[in-house]
Amino acid sequence: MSAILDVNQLKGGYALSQPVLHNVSFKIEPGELVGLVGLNGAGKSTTIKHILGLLEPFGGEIRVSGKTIKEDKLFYRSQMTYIPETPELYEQLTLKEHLELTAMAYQIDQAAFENRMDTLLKMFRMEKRLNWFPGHFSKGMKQKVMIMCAFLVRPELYVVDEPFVGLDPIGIQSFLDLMKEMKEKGAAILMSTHILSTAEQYCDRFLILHDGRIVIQGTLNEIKESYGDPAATLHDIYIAVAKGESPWIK
Ligand SMILES: Nc1ncnc2c1ncn2[C@@H]1O[C@H](COP(=O)(O)OP(=O)(O)OP(=O)(O)O)[C@@H](O)[C@H]1O
Repeated sequence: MSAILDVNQLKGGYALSQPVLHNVSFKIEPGELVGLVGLNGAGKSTTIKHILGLLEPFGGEIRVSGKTIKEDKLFYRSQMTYIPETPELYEQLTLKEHLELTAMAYQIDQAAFENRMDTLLKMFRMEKRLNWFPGHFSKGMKQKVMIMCAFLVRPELYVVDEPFVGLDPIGIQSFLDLMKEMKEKGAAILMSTHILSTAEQYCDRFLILHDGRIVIQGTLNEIKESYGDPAATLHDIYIAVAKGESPWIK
């Protein structure tokens, strides 16, 4: 099976003289949900910005469905949707127009659009808000608009930045159910989060990032084994990494 996302020896950041990421390598196969965890400033958002093509690697490369952004920008971008931590909406467009614009950008046919839109509106209890403008939405509602746009597309790859903060419990459950469904259909998902208890329950594998380097990656069991304590939680391991008490970096 070939990886949907292949990050190979990525060196990157904001200034060539001061790289933030150092030889970051990982892959995500179809049907995998991978958790990207690390302290504030570890490099999670920078990794995501590189994957989205907003920053150019200083070294190494990123392939999505086999291609780099340089090889085919349109194809590369069409393969993924992104759910940002902070919702970014068009003030002049209603919820319905946001969904229509997304469907147009990703060339989704009308029948599929209507079908998916109805399901998403029900899941996120937004049926009555279809003609509302973002100015009238709460923060959680704005986040739901971004989530609905991302799932409307059904791309190969979902890139998700800290999705749980701001969503109500039903919103969180709907989001988790959707991720599970898309994974089962073969999508790859990269999710950055600080909510380790939820990540532990839902992610198939983890990447632990510290100071711009992946210190360990694998399933929770593989990480625990490497850590040397089968009873440790992801939280325990994360704290140990942060305090320099892990076997990987001291
Ligand atoms: N726009 C920027 N210009 C220069 N340096 C930046 C910029 N954004 C982030 N950095 C630096 O890059 C490093 C990694 O930051 P990044 O935002 O990727 O961390 P993060 O893991 O996403 O943190 P958080 O959990 O706080 O969101 C930090 O040292 C930060 O100061």
